[in-house]
Amino acid sequence: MTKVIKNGTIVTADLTYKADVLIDGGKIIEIGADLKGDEVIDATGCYVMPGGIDPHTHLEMPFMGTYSADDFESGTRAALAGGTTMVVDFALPAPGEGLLDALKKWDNKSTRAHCDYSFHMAITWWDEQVFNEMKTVTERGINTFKHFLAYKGALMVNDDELFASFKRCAELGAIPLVHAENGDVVAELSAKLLAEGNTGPEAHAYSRPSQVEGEATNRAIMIADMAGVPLYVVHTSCEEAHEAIRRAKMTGKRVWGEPLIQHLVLDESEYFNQDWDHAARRVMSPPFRDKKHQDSLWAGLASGTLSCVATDHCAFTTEQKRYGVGDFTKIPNGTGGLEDRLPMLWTAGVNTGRITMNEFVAVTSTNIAKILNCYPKKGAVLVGAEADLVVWDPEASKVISSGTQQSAIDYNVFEGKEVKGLPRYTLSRGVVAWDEGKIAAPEGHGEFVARDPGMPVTKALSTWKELTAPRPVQRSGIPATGV
Ligand SMILES: NC(=O)NCCC(=O)O
Ligand SMILES: [Zn+2]
Ligand SMILES: [Zn+2]
Repeated sequence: MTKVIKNGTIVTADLTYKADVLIDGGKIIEIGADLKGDEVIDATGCYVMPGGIDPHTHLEMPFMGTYSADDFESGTRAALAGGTTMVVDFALPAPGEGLLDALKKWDNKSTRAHCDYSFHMAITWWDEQVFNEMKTVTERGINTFKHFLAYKGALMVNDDELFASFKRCAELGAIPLVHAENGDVVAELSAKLLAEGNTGPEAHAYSRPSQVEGEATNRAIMIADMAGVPLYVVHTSCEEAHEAIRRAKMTGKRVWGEPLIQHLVLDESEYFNQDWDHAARRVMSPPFRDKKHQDSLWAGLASGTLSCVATDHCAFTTEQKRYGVGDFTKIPNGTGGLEDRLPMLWTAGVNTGRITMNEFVAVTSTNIAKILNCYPKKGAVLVGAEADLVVWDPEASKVISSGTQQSAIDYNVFEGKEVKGLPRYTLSRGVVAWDEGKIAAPEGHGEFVARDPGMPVTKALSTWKELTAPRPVQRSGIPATGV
């Protein structure tokens, strides 16, 4: 049975044009005028765009003594409701746990997904087993490995481990990701703040100034360069980190930065709210920053020095956040955003003229699919691509409210914000999965998206590094030793 999306305007990362889209067997089979299909999806007044890809989520993740509250069921429901058709979640081995054991857990959890998903693998410790299992992980279709430079005593890796893992990524043709905050400095600042009686959620922000992010971003970039591997920097939140990425790009290094929708639209004043719960609900790492940093991130998206917009969706209930009453270091770090990323970015970015519609598609979908190596299967409106599409109504609006959201938590960090621009339909491999306000794809509809290593950019960088590697100077004569 074929489906046709009629009367819409297609918006991709580089083109805007009127055409119908014909779908069969979960794929786009034709794009053109006056197409006919067994079922018609009306896109009058709407844009037809590639479904969003969120490259950074933590669903049902064990973290800080608890589990993030949205699992693959509620998390992917939230994704579809917001026009996102694929999430990339982090398989997270506990320190000492094998990568393949962690992967089994993520395989089990993800069977409940409503939309497609893929995994990054986290490197939380280092030895020969990890080194060996990284290869098996890439053979399973995971070509990205995440490293935490923060969370000392838990997930943090040291520079020697980072360098070893980056070199292994280079050998495997994989891309390392980094959470760039200096964990040693954060630990010391946190202890000092607590000792001085700074116990509230605002101290979380004091403990993680932008310098800790700028330093760690630059360090990770330089270590990646020495290891001969590209680098993807997650949740880039400040000018110092953006500056390091910009500088690296301008000197030919292959580095990508990923701002979060939260950092683009929410600022540090949230932490000074009189209500402890309000502030604690917004505790995440890196913390929200001031307008100067936000302007830098927006400029990065417009200029292309920053590449993707993610959510880092890692949602905790108010009850979970209260583990940290009296000690801000025990507030589980993380916020939600899966349902809100596209509407918020459209509202704050496209409707204001900060970015174009095509740039919107690039940073929410196409760039991500290209970097993670699943383009044009995902992230494209092209014949042969999977029909992961969003029919976007630029006139539809709503006020964000936890009362009507899909996420399992009891609040929303964007509560009360009005968004204009919403999905009318979200299609997942041709199935209408969000149908005018209702979830229509069943639990378990989502499939794993395998992503091979050896992308063109990793190959190009290896070639360049091999060509420019240090070599002994061939000398015609060598002086005798002095003895
Ligand atoms: N970002 C955050 O605060 N929580 C999720 C884990 C991480 O990405 O650091
Ligand atoms: Zn992180
Ligand atoms: Zn994260």
